[in-house]
Amino acid sequence: MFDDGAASAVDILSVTGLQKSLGSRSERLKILGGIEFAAKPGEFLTIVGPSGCGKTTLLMSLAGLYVPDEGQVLFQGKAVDGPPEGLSVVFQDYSRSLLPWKRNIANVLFAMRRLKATKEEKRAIAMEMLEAVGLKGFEDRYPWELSGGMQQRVAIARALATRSKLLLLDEPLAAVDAQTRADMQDLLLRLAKQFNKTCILVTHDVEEAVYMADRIVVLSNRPTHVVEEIEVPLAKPRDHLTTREDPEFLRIRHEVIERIRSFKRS
Ligand SMILES: Nc1ncnc2c1ncn2[C@@H]1O[C@H](COP(=O)(O)OP(=O)(O)OP(=O)(O)O)[C@@H](O)[C@H]1O
Repeated sequence: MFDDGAASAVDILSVTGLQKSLGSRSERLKILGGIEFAAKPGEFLTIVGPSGCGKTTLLMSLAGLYVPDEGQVLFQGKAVDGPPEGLSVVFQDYSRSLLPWKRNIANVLFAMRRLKATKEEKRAIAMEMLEAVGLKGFEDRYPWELSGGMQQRVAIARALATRSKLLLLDEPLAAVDAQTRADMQDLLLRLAKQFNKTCILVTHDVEEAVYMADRIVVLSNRPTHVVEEIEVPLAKPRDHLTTREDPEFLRIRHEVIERIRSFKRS
């Protein structure tokens, strides 16, 4: 599968001609209209687009949770035809993705059940990941005993613990308050670097998209396609004061907002 061009040998994920319609047989709605993009190992991509354009549908298709009508997704050189190993999804709604009857460590361990390691090794990894997200001491609590931001950190620890190379993040910070959100943006960037993860983050928030990204993928209205890919050459680590005041940050933010606005008018 690695011999179809140099690009796929270096891309951890590549998407070509991806089309997807949803709805009933009599009322099919074309959502994805031929998506093309790729992600390199270690890259942090953000995906933005007009409301309802199909961002979640795209992420679900990348995760192998939707079967494409046309085109394909290659993950580590292999066509995705179901949820692949080595890829994890973090959803917006942490309260529905964590199992409330399991303690936090058990939630993390549950996601690791397919890993080839001893019980002790798995427990050590789970503890390391909970510590990495700042939840040392909370491993034996239940998710519902934690704040929203803390619950989402359990979900992130769980995604990290599976040793996935690629994290798909669907608006993971949309439900947390503004201060927690800023802290968690920094946490995600730090973890992505520390554990060498490739990340694809869907967000409604253009400032978040610019702050987090190495590259921004801008989608059009439905049926959606990629209209622009914008490199974000801002220095790392990013900082909520200096990065957000950087003229380059403001220029890119302006460009993305203008792009998305143009779709609202069309
Ligand atoms: N299972 C489904 N059946 C029919 N239509 C669907 C289904 N799921 C989503 N849609 C429609 O497809 C479109 C794209 O939905 P999707 O959630 O992928 O967009 P989005 O860009 O993530 O939305 P938002 O900006 O609100 O987060 C929407 O108009 C939605 O109503």
